[in-house]
Amino acid sequence: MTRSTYPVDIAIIGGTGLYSLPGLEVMETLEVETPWGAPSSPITISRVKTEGVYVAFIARHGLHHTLNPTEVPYRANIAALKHLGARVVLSFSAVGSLREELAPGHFILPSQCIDRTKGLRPHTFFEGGAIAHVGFADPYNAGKCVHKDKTLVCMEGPAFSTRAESHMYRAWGGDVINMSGLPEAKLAREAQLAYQTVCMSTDYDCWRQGEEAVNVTSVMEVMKENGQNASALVLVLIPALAQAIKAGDGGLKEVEGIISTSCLTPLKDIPEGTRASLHYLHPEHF
Ligand SMILES: CSC[C@H]1O[C@H](OP(=O)(O)O)[C@H](O)[C@@H]1O
Ligand SMILES: Nc1ncnc2[nH]cnc12
Repeated sequence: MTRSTYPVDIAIIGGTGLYSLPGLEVMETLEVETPWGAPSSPITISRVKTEGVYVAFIARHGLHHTLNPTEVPYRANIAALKHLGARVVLSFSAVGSLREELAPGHFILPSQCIDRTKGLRPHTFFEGGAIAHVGFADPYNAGKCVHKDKTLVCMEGPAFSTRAESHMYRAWGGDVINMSGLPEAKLAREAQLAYQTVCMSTDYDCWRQGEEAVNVTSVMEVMKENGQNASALVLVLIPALAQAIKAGDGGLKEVEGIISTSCLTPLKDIPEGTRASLHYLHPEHF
């Protein structure tokens, strides 16, 4: 069970094209093991001198992009960040746009999501004799942004959508699409972490008539610039997040303590192994 030498407050999960945070001074790099296995990458702990806060960073698909969206160890990632002390998670994701106005290069904060994953990814910490049902009606804990209150569709992948699917998601009210938004957001809620995904539009998927469909080359082309913008955005957001943590705002009031009202299984009836795993996540409760 790894601890950081530093008191971590904020966690950042980098997605496609964002494998490190160049603007931050790395203090240590941790190889972590959790009851749910090892996270996607070593976790770097960086100091933000001006704010006196420490930021943990994980590369979701591994440092060299070796994990596909189905293979990402979402539970280990969230559990490790929680165990290190994080209270707020900011996650970055390259997304396809399902709307004309969400052009490649734009950043979007979704407030809703539609789960189109296929049950292949472990998606809860509460199993094996400890059952909890957390509220997930409002999956994100956002602030303000140019494009907010949008709906993210999370598909299984790794192949991109067909044109028929892309049109269907638009008809459902989807605004952006990715492959790794879930179960990350659900697990963050179960870990009592305030969580927000920052979606970086890279393409128009394949719904536009007469236009070439999304492909990895075009995504990575746009991500070069998006990656730089994401790093800059992190530096701008850290003071606000640090402030929110101090004040107990930023969604913390909504998520901290929810396990005590969501867990149905009496402590005495939870098998010892399950309780030990959940203790890693919520030492105050299990
Ligand atoms: C290379 S495009 C598909 C890939 O990009 C997104 O990754 P992430 O969310 O980690 O930035 C999307 O979810 C897919 O995994
Ligand atoms: N069009 C798309 N579909 C799914 N995930 C994506 N990530 C980036 N673009 C995407």
